[in-house]
Amino acid sequence: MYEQLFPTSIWFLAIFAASACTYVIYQYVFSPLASFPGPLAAKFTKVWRAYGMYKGTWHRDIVDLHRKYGPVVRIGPNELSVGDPEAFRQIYRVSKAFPKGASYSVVQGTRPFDLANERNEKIHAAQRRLVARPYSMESTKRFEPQIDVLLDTLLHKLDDFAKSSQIFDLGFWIQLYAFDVIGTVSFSKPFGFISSGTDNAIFERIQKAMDSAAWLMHARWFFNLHQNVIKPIFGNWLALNDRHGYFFQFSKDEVEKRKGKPGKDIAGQLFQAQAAGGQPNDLAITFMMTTNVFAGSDTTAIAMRAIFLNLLHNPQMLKKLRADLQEQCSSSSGSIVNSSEAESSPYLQAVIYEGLRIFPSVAFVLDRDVPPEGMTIIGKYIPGGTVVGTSPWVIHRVQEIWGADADEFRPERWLDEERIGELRRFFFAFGGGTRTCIGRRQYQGAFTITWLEMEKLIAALVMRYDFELADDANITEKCG
Ligand code: HEM
Repeated sequence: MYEQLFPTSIWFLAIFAASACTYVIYQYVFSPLASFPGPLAAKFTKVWRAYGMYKGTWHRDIVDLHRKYGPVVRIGPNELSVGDPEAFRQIYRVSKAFPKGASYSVVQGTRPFDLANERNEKIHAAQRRLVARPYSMESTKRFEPQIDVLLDTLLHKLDDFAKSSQIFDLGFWIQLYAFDVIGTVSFSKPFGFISSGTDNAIFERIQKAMDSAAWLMHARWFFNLHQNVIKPIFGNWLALNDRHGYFFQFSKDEVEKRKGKPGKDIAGQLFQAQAAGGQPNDLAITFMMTTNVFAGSDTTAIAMRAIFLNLLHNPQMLKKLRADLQEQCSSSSGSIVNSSEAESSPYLQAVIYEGLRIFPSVAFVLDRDVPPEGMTIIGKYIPGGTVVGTSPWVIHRVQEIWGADADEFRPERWLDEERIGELRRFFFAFGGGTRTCIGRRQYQGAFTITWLEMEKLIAALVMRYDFELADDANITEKCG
């Protein structure tokens, strides 16, 4: 009888409208996250966050949102961005770590060995134990002579620009250097980018893959639809697939060429471990090398470019850095400063920390799942299963930690002996807890790959050249 009154389509519409209203009322009024402020659309749909990432301005937008809404912002129906220092320390603690959120599974795809994106903490811990040694401080020291060779080649190239006072894109050459360093430490073989002066369009490829990962991490349903339906019929439309396609193949070729040859590079050391104990297998080594190329080159290049840009905007700091380097690095021959001298320049160390604080290379919110027992943030209970996380851009600009000048590039803040311990606790450029970057800075004079390559490059360039920003310099910021 009801069907006679209204056609079936009207019934469908009515049921859809009632369900939508119930969902909206639930999210707005009854959800455990209802009391947290945030943009209206974010309360109802994950599309808001995916679009926010797609735009490429997330790094600035998320800071503005915290300035508008306060220390905790609702950025999805079940997701909170956290800028509260206490909650931050709980989320990224080392013991009983919060596991990575579901957004990482998009980047992991079907890879059984993916250190950066593995969500299971036990599997991650076992995999990290297998591969950690070649990334340690002791191993990294062995790479220094090879990095010196690369630096020497770079300086010869840049000398040509300097001699003719030619305007050039320093950022581009920094990228070439960062990629060649990864080739050298991974396979004892630079990719030849510095010597050829070209990247074979690989930067653009990585950037497109990163851009696409950034929004797809929050549109899993679309990613799965693409992988299972669209791709088999119409072919690949997503640049993210380059991570498992082009970059995996790139690394596989290098790993195959590398196998069976002696050498203390990372691949070589992993093969040695394999010979001794059967693990990691060839596939795991290839996955690790893909991560090196994908996660280790662009990140370091962004950091070094940001440091130079800030120095160029602050010529008095550039001058101070040069003076400090000249004093501390007197025994290094020519411009290539050895790492122990670079480590002893307090101002150089402060400049690097500050560059990574003010412009962290990784800008997205590092999602973690709240464990089943829940947690409390600013006095409010958050149930297990909620996704919480912090972006380095947010925690690095909290005035309660960094002071009223948190938005300014001021390396001197890292020279304050009384405050340095506290500042380092909130230094999040390399992530935190059990999932800190494997190529990161360690404390008390120890360094790993990324710090070594940065301090050597910055010291060499600052000691050898005078720089200034070109009048028509085209500086763009895009975050992926
Ligand atoms: C300035 C340079 C770098 C920055 C800013 C950086 C940043 C980060 C951040 C923020 C994370 C944690 C991501 C998360 O929790 O989701 C991470 C993890 C990681 N990074 Fe880096 N990274 C840098 C250089 C490198 C280099 C040079 C390598 C390799 C040679 C590398 C390899 C990795 C790996 C394998 C992980 C995953 C670690 C794990 O979960 O156990 N990164 N990095």
